[in-house]
Parts: sequence; C-alpha cells; structure tokens
Amino acid sequence: MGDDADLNKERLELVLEAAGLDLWENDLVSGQVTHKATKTFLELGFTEDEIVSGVQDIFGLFHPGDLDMVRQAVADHVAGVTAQYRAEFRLRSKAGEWVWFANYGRIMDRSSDTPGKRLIGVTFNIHDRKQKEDEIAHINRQLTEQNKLLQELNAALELLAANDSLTGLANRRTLMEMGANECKRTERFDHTLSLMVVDIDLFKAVNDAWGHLAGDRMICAVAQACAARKRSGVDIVARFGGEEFVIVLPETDGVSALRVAEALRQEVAALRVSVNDEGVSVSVTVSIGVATLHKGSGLSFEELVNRADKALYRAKETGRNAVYCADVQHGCVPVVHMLIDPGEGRNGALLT
Ligand SMILES: Nc1nc2c(ncn2[C@@H]2O[C@H](COP(=O)(O)OP(=O)(O)OP(=O)(O)O)[C@@H](O)[C@H]2O)c(=O)[nH]1
Repeated sequence: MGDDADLNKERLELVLEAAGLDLWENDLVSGQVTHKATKTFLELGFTEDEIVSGVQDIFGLFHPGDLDMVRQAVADHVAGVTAQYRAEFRLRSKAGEWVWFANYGRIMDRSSDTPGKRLIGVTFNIHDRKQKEDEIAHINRQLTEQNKLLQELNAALELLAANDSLTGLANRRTLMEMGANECKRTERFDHTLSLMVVDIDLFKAVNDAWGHLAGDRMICAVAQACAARKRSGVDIVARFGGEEFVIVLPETDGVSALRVAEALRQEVAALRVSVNDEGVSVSVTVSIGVATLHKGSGLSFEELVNRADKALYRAKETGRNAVYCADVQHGCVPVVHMLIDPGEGRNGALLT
C-alpha cells in the first residue's frame, strides 16, 4: 500500500512537472498554507526559506488590481456558485516586477462541516501568454485607430474627388454622373427636369483689373448665391468650369426654372464682391441659359447641357445679365419668345 502511494505520488509529480503546474493546498478555515507552491515562489525569485505560510501573506503578493477578483473567485467556489476556482492574476516578484499566473483549484471537503479546510489547486505561469495578449490587444488598438484614420482619409478623398476645391460645390464629374441619373429618372417616371448654366459676365476683366484672387472671390460669391437656391437633397449645384456653374432642377418645368433663374440673376446683380482688403468692392452679373427635359425627348444629360449652353450664348450675345431658355420639346427651331417681363428686354427670353 505504501509503495502504491509512493508510486502514485511520483506519477503525480511527473505529470505536474511535465505540465508546468505547481501544486498547493490551503486551509481556508485556519488561513494556513498546508502545501506550498514552491516552484511559483522560486520563479518569483524567493528562496525556499522566504516562502510565506499564511494565506493572507500570499494575498499580500497579489496585484491590488487583481486581489478583489481573486477573493471573489474563491468565495464563489466556496459558496458552491462555481464548480472550480479559477483566476488569473499578477504576483509581485522579489525584485518588484509583476508576473502573470493562473490558478485552478477545488474545495476537497465540500461535504464536511467546515468546507474550505482543504482548497487544493495548481498554479501555472501565464506571463508569456498574457504579454502576447497585451501585444495583440495593442496591435488591435493600433489597427482600429489606423482603420478610423483610413476611413476619415477615404471620406476626405471622396469629398475632394466629388467637389470643387475652391467653392465646395459638386465638380463637373459629379455633375455629369448625377445629372445622367436624373435624366434616367425623367424617362422612367415622366418627371420634368430643368437645368441652368450660369456664367459670370466679363469675368476676365475682373481678373485683369484686380488679380486672380479677386476673381476667385467673385467665383465664390456667385457659387454661394447658386448654392443658396438649392433645394436640399433635390437640386444639384455644380461648378462646371472656370466661372461657369450648372444647376440641375429635378421636377421643375421650364417656366418655374426661368423664374428661379431670373431670381438668381437679380440676386447676383445686387451683390457687391470685395476685391481687395482695402474695402474695394465691385458689382457682378451673370448670364443664364435654361433648358428643360421631358420624357421621350431622348436627350442625354450632355445634350441638355449643350442646349442650355446655347441659350446662355444667346444671353451673352444680347448684352449679358440675362436669362434665356432653350425649349427642348420643340427642338432647335430658332424662334425667340419673350416669356417673362418683356419690358426689361434682357430677361426671360425663350429660345427654341
Ligand atoms: N480667378 C480665376 N479665374 C479663372 C478661373 N478659371 C478660369 N478663370 C478665368 O476666367 C476667364 C474667363 O474669361 P472668358 O471666357 O473670356 O469670359 P468672360 O470674360 O467672363 O466673358 P463673357 O463670358 O463673354 O462674359 C479667363 O480669363 C480664365 O483665365 C479661376 O478658377 N479663378
């Protein structure tokens, strides 16, 4: 029998050693360590003589941030809440460094009057694993931050790719894409679509007289006036080229578009644009060409822009600061009707 016990003890020691486990036993009732976790203490840099023999003394080696969790894990197991006692924690080495260990244990006398007299378990070093977990967590945090940065960069790039950098309006590429979609909607749902091409009059003279910066200010001022007309989520306001803008007005017939264009023309004509920092400001006017698309016209968005452009040229030819309309329904018949306020002579001309 004694031989068997010795053999079993040897076998157990071999298994524990091979698995890197350190056996311990605590008497929770007396608070005494009844089998010391020698290997663990040696790993922590203590000598065998320095190994403490009170459970509270061992708790004194625990990291303050882990202690409550460990106590709770023991209490839960003693109370029968958990089938095993498990905990991961840091112990202070003799040199003062924190080393990660794990405990796995069980009350062996649960059915006795004083359960907790024999809490037996093993301790094993998990420092490398924890360090790797920390490294992975650190890398994950970095990746998350980098992803966030990439998303922000992508959003900024998308904005740059879609918008004009001077005015912030949609750029020509965005206009052509969105405009083509609006044309498809017109065909499919029989919605009337109007479009204006807005061009600053005699803009070169502003550049020549006051410099390009002043020209840029004028472009921005007119861009703002165009954007102010925009029905949010409906209209498209774009910078088409240098001093030329396009406004797409879905669900808008020719007469309504002419009214919008005329209001914009008047609003711009009332503007004063500051051309230097000395307080000098100049007036500005625009010529506007309007074209309207109806279902069945078969026109592409580009063709619609060209029509509005032709009306714009007419406005320029007749003296500028004017609104002209190309009636798409009737093709390119060169007939001019005065549509709005014929008394003024310049505005609201219908060009077919
Ligand atoms: N400041 C500035 N000027 C620009 C920009 N893009 C184009 N231009 C200038 O705009 C001027 C356009 O001149 P024109 O096409 O002759 O037109 P205009 O002087 O407005 O004459 P009309 O259109 O006939 O009334 C050119 O001198 C371009 O160099 C820009 O982004 N900023």
